[in-house]
Amino acid sequence: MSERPLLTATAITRHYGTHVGCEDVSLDIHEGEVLAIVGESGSGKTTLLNCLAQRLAVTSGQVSYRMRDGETRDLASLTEAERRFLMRTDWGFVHQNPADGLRMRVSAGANIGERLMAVGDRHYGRIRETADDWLSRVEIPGLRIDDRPTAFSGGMRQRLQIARNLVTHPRLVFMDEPTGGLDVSVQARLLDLLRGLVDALGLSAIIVTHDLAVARLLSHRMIVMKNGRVVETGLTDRVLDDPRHPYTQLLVASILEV
Ligand SMILES: Nc1ncnc2c1ncn2[C@@H]1O[C@H](COP(=O)(O)OP(=O)(O)OP(=O)(O)O)[C@@H](O)[C@H]1O
Repeated sequence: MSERPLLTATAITRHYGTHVGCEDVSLDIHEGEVLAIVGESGSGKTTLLNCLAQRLAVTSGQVSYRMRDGETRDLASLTEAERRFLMRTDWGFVHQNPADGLRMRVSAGANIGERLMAVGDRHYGRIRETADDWLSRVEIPGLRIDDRPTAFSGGMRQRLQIARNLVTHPRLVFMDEPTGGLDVSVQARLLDLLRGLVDALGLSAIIVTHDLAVARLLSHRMIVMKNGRVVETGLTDRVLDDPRHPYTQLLVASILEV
Protein backbone atom coordinates (compact mmCIF):
# COMPACT_ATOMS: atom_id res chain seq x y z
CA MET A 1 0.00 0.00 0.00
CA SER A 2 1.13 3.49 -0.80
CA GLU A 3 1.81 5.64 2.25
CA ARG A 4 -0.33 8.60 1.31
CA PRO A 5 -4.08 7.97 1.24
CA LEU A 6 -5.85 7.97 -2.09
CA LEU A 7 -8.82 9.81 -0.66
CA THR A 8 -9.18 11.69 2.60
CA ALA A 9 -12.44 13.06 3.96
CA THR A 10 -12.31 15.54 6.81
CA ALA A 11 -15.33 16.38 8.95
CA ILE A 12 -17.90 15.80 6.22
CA THR A 13 -21.30 17.14 7.19
CA ARG A 14 -24.39 17.22 5.05
CA HIS A 15 -27.69 18.60 6.25
CA TYR A 16 -30.98 18.55 4.39
CA GLY A 17 -32.55 21.72 5.75
CA THR A 18 -32.72 21.06 9.46
CA HIS A 19 -32.38 17.32 8.89
CA VAL A 20 -29.00 15.62 9.42
CA GLY A 21 -27.80 13.43 6.52
CA CYS A 22 -24.33 12.82 7.93
CA GLU A 23 -22.34 14.66 10.53
CA ASP A 24 -18.63 15.20 11.07
CA VAL A 25 -17.36 12.10 9.26
CA SER A 26 -13.63 11.73 8.67
CA LEU A 27 -12.04 8.80 6.90
CA ASP A 28 -9.31 7.86 4.51
CA ILE A 29 -8.78 5.13 2.00
CA HIS A 30 -5.50 3.81 0.66
CA GLU A 31 -4.75 2.33 -2.71
CA GLY A 32 -5.88 -1.31 -2.93
CA GLU A 33 -8.13 -0.98 0.10
CA VAL A 34 -11.83 -1.77 0.30
CA LEU A 35 -13.83 0.19 2.86
CA ALA A 36 -17.38 -0.75 3.79
CA ILE A 37 -19.85 1.78 5.18
CA VAL A 38 -22.51 -0.06 7.17
CA GLY A 39 -25.48 0.92 9.30
CA GLU A 40 -29.24 0.63 9.38
CA SER A 41 -31.57 2.35 6.94
CA GLY A 42 -31.44 6.14 7.34
CA SER A 43 -28.06 6.14 9.10
CA GLY A 44 -26.51 8.33 6.41
CA LYS A 45 -24.53 5.83 4.33
CA THR A 46 -25.74 6.96 0.92
CA THR A 47 -25.48 10.62 1.85
CA LEU A 48 -21.86 10.10 2.87
CA LEU A 49 -21.04 8.09 -0.25
CA ASN A 50 -22.55 10.75 -2.50
CA CYS A 51 -20.60 13.49 -0.70
CA LEU A 52 -17.35 11.54 -1.11
CA ALA A 53 -18.08 10.88 -4.79
CA GLN A 54 -18.87 14.57 -5.40
CA ARG A 55 -22.43 13.78 -6.39
CA LEU A 56 -23.82 15.77 -3.50
CA ALA A 57 -22.55 19.09 -2.11
CA VAL A 58 -21.31 19.00 1.47
CA THR A 59 -22.64 21.46 4.02
CA SER A 60 -19.15 21.59 5.48
CA GLY A 61 -15.96 19.54 5.41
CA GLN A 62 -13.44 18.63 2.77
CA VAL A 63 -12.61 15.73 0.45
CA SER A 64 -9.14 15.51 -1.03
CA TYR A 65 -7.88 13.03 -3.59
CA ARG A 66 -4.45 12.00 -4.85
CA MET A 67 -4.68 12.46 -8.62
CA ARG A 68 -2.88 10.22 -11.12
CA ASP A 69 -0.09 12.78 -11.38
CA GLY A 70 0.57 12.34 -7.64
CA GLU A 71 -0.79 15.72 -6.63
CA THR A 72 -3.37 15.73 -3.84
CA ARG A 73 -6.22 18.11 -4.63
CA ASP A 74 -9.11 19.47 -2.62
CA LEU A 75 -11.97 18.23 -4.79
CA ALA A 76 -13.97 21.40 -4.20
CA SER A 77 -11.26 23.28 -6.08
CA LEU A 78 -11.58 21.24 -9.29
CA THR A 79 -13.13 22.88 -12.30
CA GLU A 80 -16.29 21.25 -13.62
CA ALA A 81 -14.28 19.81 -16.55
CA GLU A 82 -11.65 18.35 -14.21
CA ARG A 83 -14.35 16.84 -12.02
CA ARG A 84 -16.09 15.22 -14.96
CA PHE A 85 -12.81 13.90 -16.30
CA LEU A 86 -11.99 12.38 -12.91
CA MET A 87 -15.38 10.67 -12.76
CA ARG A 88 -15.01 9.29 -16.27
CA THR A 89 -11.47 8.01 -15.94
CA ASP A 90 -10.24 7.48 -12.42
CA TRP A 91 -13.50 6.70 -10.67
CA GLY A 92 -16.41 4.33 -11.06
CA PHE A 93 -19.83 4.48 -9.46
CA VAL A 94 -21.96 1.36 -9.20
CA HIS A 95 -25.59 2.11 -8.37
CA GLN A 96 -27.92 -0.26 -6.56
CA ASN A 97 -30.31 -0.04 -9.46
CA PRO A 98 -28.39 -0.91 -12.66
CA ALA A 99 -30.75 1.24 -14.73
CA ASP A 100 -29.27 4.29 -12.98
CA GLY A 101 -25.77 3.42 -14.18
CA LEU A 102 -26.47 1.97 -17.62
CA ARG A 103 -27.85 3.36 -20.84
CA MET A 104 -30.80 1.05 -21.25
CA ARG A 105 -31.46 1.91 -24.91
CA VAL A 106 -28.06 0.99 -26.28
CA SER A 107 -26.46 -2.44 -26.59
CA ALA A 108 -24.37 -4.13 -23.90
CA GLY A 109 -21.28 -3.70 -26.07
CA ALA A 110 -21.97 0.00 -26.51
CA ASN A 111 -22.49 0.43 -22.78
CA ILE A 112 -18.94 -0.76 -22.26
CA GLY A 113 -17.49 0.83 -25.40
CA GLU A 114 -18.88 4.24 -24.55
CA ARG A 115 -16.68 4.48 -21.47
CA LEU A 116 -13.62 3.60 -23.56
CA MET A 117 -14.50 6.25 -26.10
CA ALA A 118 -14.88 8.76 -23.29
CA VAL A 119 -11.21 8.22 -22.46
CA GLY A 120 -10.16 8.68 -26.05
CA ASP A 121 -10.25 5.21 -27.62
CA ARG A 122 -11.44 5.52 -31.24
CA HIS A 123 -10.50 2.15 -32.70
CA TYR A 124 -13.80 0.33 -33.32
CA GLY A 125 -12.31 -3.16 -33.59
CA ARG A 126 -10.33 -2.81 -30.40
CA ILE A 127 -13.27 -1.31 -28.51
CA ARG A 128 -15.48 -4.23 -29.53
CA GLU A 129 -12.79 -6.73 -28.58
CA THR A 130 -12.36 -5.13 -25.16
CA ALA A 131 -16.12 -5.03 -24.65
CA ASP A 132 -16.29 -8.71 -25.55
CA ASP A 133 -13.49 -9.51 -23.13
CA TRP A 134 -15.23 -7.60 -20.33
CA LEU A 135 -18.54 -9.33 -20.99
CA SER A 136 -16.81 -12.64 -20.45
CA ARG A 137 -15.08 -11.33 -17.32
CA VAL A 138 -18.50 -10.57 -15.85
CA GLU A 139 -19.90 -13.88 -17.09
CA ILE A 140 -22.20 -12.53 -19.81
CA PRO A 141 -22.12 -14.67 -22.97
CA GLY A 142 -20.41 -12.87 -25.85
CA LEU A 143 -23.36 -13.54 -28.14
CA ARG A 144 -25.40 -11.08 -26.04
CA ILE A 145 -23.08 -8.20 -26.99
CA ASP A 146 -25.65 -6.56 -29.29
CA ASP A 147 -28.57 -6.98 -26.90
CA ARG A 148 -29.84 -4.07 -24.87
CA PRO A 149 -29.77 -4.30 -21.06
CA THR A 150 -33.58 -4.20 -21.11
CA ALA A 151 -33.35 -7.82 -22.32
CA PHE A 152 -31.12 -8.82 -19.38
CA SER A 153 -31.99 -10.21 -15.96
CA GLY A 154 -31.32 -8.09 -12.86
CA GLY A 155 -28.11 -9.99 -12.11
CA MET A 156 -26.84 -9.61 -15.69
CA ARG A 157 -27.63 -5.90 -15.68
CA GLN A 158 -25.68 -5.45 -12.50
CA ARG A 159 -22.72 -7.37 -13.94
CA LEU A 160 -22.88 -5.21 -17.05
CA GLN A 161 -22.88 -2.06 -14.93
CA ILE A 162 -19.78 -3.37 -13.18
CA ALA A 163 -18.06 -4.06 -16.52
CA ARG A 164 -18.95 -0.58 -17.76
CA ASN A 165 -17.34 0.88 -14.66
CA LEU A 166 -14.21 -1.23 -14.59
CA VAL A 167 -13.28 -1.22 -18.27
CA THR A 168 -11.36 2.04 -17.93
CA HIS A 169 -9.36 0.70 -14.97
CA PRO A 170 -10.50 3.25 -12.42
CA ARG A 171 -8.43 3.54 -9.26
CA LEU A 172 -11.44 4.06 -7.01
CA VAL A 173 -14.92 2.64 -7.28
CA PHE A 174 -17.89 3.78 -5.22
CA MET A 175 -20.64 1.21 -4.79
CA ASP A 176 -24.06 1.79 -3.30
CA GLU A 177 -25.61 -1.51 -2.19
CA PRO A 178 -24.27 -3.31 -5.28
CA THR A 179 -26.02 -6.57 -4.40
CA GLY A 180 -29.22 -5.00 -3.06
CA GLY A 181 -32.44 -5.81 -4.84
CA LEU A 182 -31.21 -9.16 -6.17
CA ASP A 183 -32.25 -12.69 -5.23
CA VAL A 184 -30.08 -14.30 -2.59
CA SER A 185 -28.50 -16.85 -4.96
CA VAL A 186 -27.83 -14.12 -7.53
CA GLN A 187 -26.30 -11.98 -4.79
CA ALA A 188 -23.89 -14.73 -3.79
CA ARG A 189 -22.67 -15.16 -7.34
CA LEU A 190 -22.26 -11.42 -7.83
CA LEU A 191 -20.36 -11.09 -4.57
CA ASP A 192 -17.99 -13.84 -5.64
CA LEU A 193 -17.45 -12.13 -8.96
CA LEU A 194 -16.89 -8.74 -7.34
CA ARG A 195 -14.41 -10.16 -4.89
CA GLY A 196 -12.45 -11.78 -7.73
CA LEU A 197 -12.38 -8.54 -9.74
CA VAL A 198 -11.40 -6.38 -6.78
CA ASP A 199 -8.52 -8.77 -6.00
CA ALA A 200 -7.40 -9.17 -9.61
CA LEU A 201 -7.42 -5.44 -10.35
CA GLY A 202 -6.12 -4.28 -6.95
CA LEU A 203 -9.08 -1.90 -6.82
CA SER A 204 -9.79 0.59 -4.10
CA ALA A 205 -13.46 0.68 -3.30
CA ILE A 206 -15.93 2.31 -0.93
CA ILE A 207 -19.00 0.14 -0.58
CA VAL A 208 -22.24 1.07 1.12
CA THR A 209 -24.15 -1.91 2.43
CA HIS A 210 -26.59 -2.73 5.17
CA ASP A 211 -25.54 -6.37 4.82
CA LEU A 212 -22.71 -7.33 7.16
CA ALA A 213 -22.02 -10.47 5.11
CA VAL A 214 -21.19 -8.25 2.13
CA ALA A 215 -18.86 -6.17 4.30
CA ARG A 216 -17.23 -9.33 5.66
CA LEU A 217 -16.61 -10.78 2.23
CA LEU A 218 -15.44 -7.68 0.39
CA SER A 219 -13.94 -5.16 2.76
CA HIS A 220 -10.69 -4.78 4.65
CA ARG A 221 -11.96 -2.03 6.88
CA MET A 222 -15.38 -0.78 7.83
CA ILE A 223 -17.11 2.16 9.41
CA VAL A 224 -20.38 1.79 11.26
CA MET A 225 -22.86 4.67 11.10
CA LYS A 226 -25.80 5.58 13.26
CA ASN A 227 -27.91 8.73 12.97
CA GLY A 228 -25.42 10.25 10.53
CA ARG A 229 -22.36 9.73 12.70
CA VAL A 230 -19.59 7.15 12.74
CA VAL A 231 -19.85 5.10 15.91
CA GLU A 232 -17.13 2.55 15.22
CA THR A 233 -14.38 1.97 12.73
CA GLY A 234 -11.70 -0.69 12.35
CA LEU A 235 -10.53 -3.74 10.44
CA THR A 236 -13.60 -5.64 9.24
CA ASP A 237 -12.79 -8.90 11.02
CA ARG A 238 -12.08 -7.08 14.27
CA VAL A 239 -15.29 -5.04 14.14
CA LEU A 240 -17.44 -8.06 13.32
CA ASP A 241 -15.75 -10.51 15.71
CA ASP A 242 -15.25 -8.09 18.57
CA PRO A 243 -17.65 -5.15 18.17
CA ARG A 244 -17.00 -2.49 20.80
CA HIS A 245 -19.82 0.01 20.39
CA PRO A 246 -23.19 -1.18 21.76
CA TYR A 247 -24.86 -0.32 18.44
CA THR A 248 -22.39 -2.47 16.48
CA GLN A 249 -22.90 -5.25 19.02
CA LEU A 250 -26.62 -5.01 18.36
CA LEU A 251 -26.13 -5.08 14.57
CA VAL A 252 -23.88 -8.13 14.76
CA ALA A 253 -26.15 -9.91 17.25
CA SER A 254 -29.24 -9.29 15.13
CA ILE A 255 -27.56 -11.03 12.21
CA LEU A 256 -26.53 -13.99 14.35
CA GLU A 257 -30.08 -14.45 15.60
CA VAL A 258 -31.53 -14.77 12.10
N1 LIG B 1 -33.16 14.40 -0.22
C1 LIG B 1 -33.34 14.36 1.11
N2 LIG B 1 -34.07 15.29 1.75
C2 LIG B 1 -34.25 15.26 3.08
N3 LIG B 1 -33.72 14.32 3.91
C3 LIG B 1 -32.98 13.36 3.32
C4 LIG B 1 -32.76 13.32 1.90
N4 LIG B 1 -31.97 12.23 1.62
C5 LIG B 1 -31.73 11.63 2.81
N5 LIG B 1 -32.33 12.31 3.83
C6 LIG B 1 -32.28 11.96 5.26
O1 LIG B 1 -30.92 11.83 5.65
C7 LIG B 1 -30.74 10.72 6.51
C8 LIG B 1 -29.73 9.76 5.90
O2 LIG B 1 -30.26 9.17 4.72
P1 LIG B 1 -29.42 8.20 3.79
O3 LIG B 1 -30.25 7.87 2.60
O4 LIG B 1 -28.08 8.76 3.58
O5 LIG B 1 -29.29 6.91 4.74
P2 LIG B 1 -28.89 5.42 4.35
O6 LIG B 1 -28.15 4.90 5.52
O7 LIG B 1 -28.23 5.40 3.04
O8 LIG B 1 -30.31 4.73 4.26
P3 LIG B 1 -30.82 3.55 3.26
O9 LIG B 1 -30.00 2.35 3.58
O10 LIG B 1 -32.26 3.40 3.61
O11 LIG B 1 -30.58 4.09 1.87
C9 LIG B 1 -32.11 10.11 6.72
O12 LIG B 1 -32.65 10.60 7.91
C10 LIG B 1 -32.92 10.61 5.53
O13 LIG B 1 -34.26 10.73 5.85
